[in-house]
Amino acid sequence: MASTLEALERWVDEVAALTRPAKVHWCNGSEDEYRALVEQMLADGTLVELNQATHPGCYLHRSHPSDVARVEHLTLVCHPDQDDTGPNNHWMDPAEAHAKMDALFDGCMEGRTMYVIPYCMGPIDSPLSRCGVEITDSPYVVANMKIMTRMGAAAQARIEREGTFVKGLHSTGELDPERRWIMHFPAERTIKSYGSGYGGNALLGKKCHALRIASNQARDEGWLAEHMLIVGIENPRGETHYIAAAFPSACGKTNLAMLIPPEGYRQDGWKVWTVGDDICWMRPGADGRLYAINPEAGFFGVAPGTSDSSNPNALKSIAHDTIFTNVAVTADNQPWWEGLPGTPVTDWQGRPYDPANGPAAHPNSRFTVSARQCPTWSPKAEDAQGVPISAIVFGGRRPSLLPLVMEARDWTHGVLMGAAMGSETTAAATGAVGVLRRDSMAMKPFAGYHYGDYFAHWLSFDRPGAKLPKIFHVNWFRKGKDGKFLWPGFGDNLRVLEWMIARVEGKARGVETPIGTLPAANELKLDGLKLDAATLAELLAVDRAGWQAELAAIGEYLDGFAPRLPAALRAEQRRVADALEDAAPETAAA
Ligand SMILES: Nc1nc2c(ncn2[C@@H]2O[C@H](COP(=O)(O)OP(=O)(O)OP(=O)(O)O)[C@@H](O)[C@H]2O)c(=O)[nH]1
Ligand SMILES: O=C([O-])CC(=O)C(=O)O
Ligand SMILES: [Mn+2]
Repeated sequence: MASTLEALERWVDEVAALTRPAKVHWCNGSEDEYRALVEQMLADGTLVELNQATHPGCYLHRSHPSDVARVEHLTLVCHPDQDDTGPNNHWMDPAEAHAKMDALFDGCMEGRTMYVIPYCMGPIDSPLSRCGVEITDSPYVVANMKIMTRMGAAAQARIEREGTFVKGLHSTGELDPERRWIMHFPAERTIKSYGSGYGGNALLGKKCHALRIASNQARDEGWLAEHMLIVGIENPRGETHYIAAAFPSACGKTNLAMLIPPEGYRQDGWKVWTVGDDICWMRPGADGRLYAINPEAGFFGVAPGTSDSSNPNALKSIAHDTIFTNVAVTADNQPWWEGLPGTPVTDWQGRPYDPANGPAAHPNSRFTVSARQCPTWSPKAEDAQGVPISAIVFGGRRPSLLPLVMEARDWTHGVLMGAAMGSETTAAATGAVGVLRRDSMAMKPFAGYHYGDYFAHWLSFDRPGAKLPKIFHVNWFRKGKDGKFLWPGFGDNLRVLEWMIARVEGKARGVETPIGTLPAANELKLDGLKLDAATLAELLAVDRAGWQAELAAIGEYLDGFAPRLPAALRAEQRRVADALEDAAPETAAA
């Protein structure tokens, strides 16, 4: 449609008139274009070449030390009506927000190149995919968008055909934390981001489009845009169940999506297929099941802790053609972070490594890599129809109370489990780390509208004809009195996923408790694990007094979303609280 191209060109002209770049470059997404950008960034120091013998095609980017994570206090959702934004987001009047941003963008690209990036979130031919155009003055952003999205000519052709796209405008500006804003205008399907070059703030296809704007599109169009990994679990009979799991930032999505089965499982023929590690878009199919796509084409993963023992698939993926951000470097110029063998000589800021300065790699240092480089990348990840979801999993970092796994009795109870999620904060956002906060569906920083409406949207999927996935809650992060994790986690999490699949297939009875169905102790396959009976009992115990306090806190938290809180959700919280009243003081599932 010529008119869409004209609208796009008109917008690009308007932005150029405001930002006044020396040049405008329309990205076609080719390898030659990527190479040229890399050469230019190597020449001006934006990228540093890593050891090309050990890590061909790998480069390091060091960001400004004040610009290493998402900035939630500077991230705004500007609905025309403040009420639509909800207490879960920061708000500014859209007219005021545009004026503030346009003043910052005024002349900000002088002497620089302005890049126009057409991109598609999701397989290029999928009806579930959605397109956008990001305008940026950062070649680092272009290179990352090339890896993380389907970027360039094909996306532009789809945009011209489809007639709509999300508009994203970005400039790194002066990297001044006082002049930094990430603003969203859901009603206009528009994003404006200024003053940060960091992933979640600057790669606008990711959190800004695929979660904050897309959650609004999803509500309007009847689907879900979620902060979830998607993983396929293939059993020895060759049947694959797909599971979508929402964990907050830096709480294990990439790890679960690339899980390596424990030895015994591998011998039996279990396989794991990676479909996505961060974002999931899903909608009901004709058969009533939910079908999911991963809108991304790459991984922007947490580096620290990634090792041959924790996540060998990630390590293999990033052996070549990877952009590293804020990692340390060894004497022979290999990328390094805490958790890898060897020693760093240069820290993430480029200083000689000195433990007195803290970790060598920034705790939120990241790798950007094409998903195709992952050894377990699922062929189904490119499927236009998406994959059918058998189970939805919620989970967070909870050092106490929350059991290893529990299953919701029905959809409404599952939505309550998601809404009630809590987790200790991590280095993925600026601010204190290790503080317990509610993070409903792992979407606290990403739900682009009022949480009360969002919960109602979730509940609305339970309708006649729906064949909804079962909902579970997991906690890999329970700690013992010695402060150590009780559960080994990582590959061994498959033992818990197997139980979920058995539940989905009607092959495990479980034990019903007031908080949900837990595995009977003999239903988890634990051979080859050093886990004593007492620890297992602790992982599966239901502490009634602790849960009564938790339910009261959940009720209070939910009330914060009144009057938009769905009555059904509050009633569900009361139902669980009442069930606890009637229960014995300690219900050990084991
Ligand atoms: N104890 C324990 N830690 C885990 C487990 N899985 C992941 N982690 C830790 O979680 C952190 C990072 O998790 P990732 O998988 O990279 O996080 P993510 O959820 O993909 O995060 P974002 O990309 O920020 O959305 C690291 O510190 C890991 O060591 C687990 O099963 N047990
Ligand atoms: O968006 C980012 O910068 C990285 C990420 O996945 C998150 O923080 O959840
Ligand atoms: Mn994330």
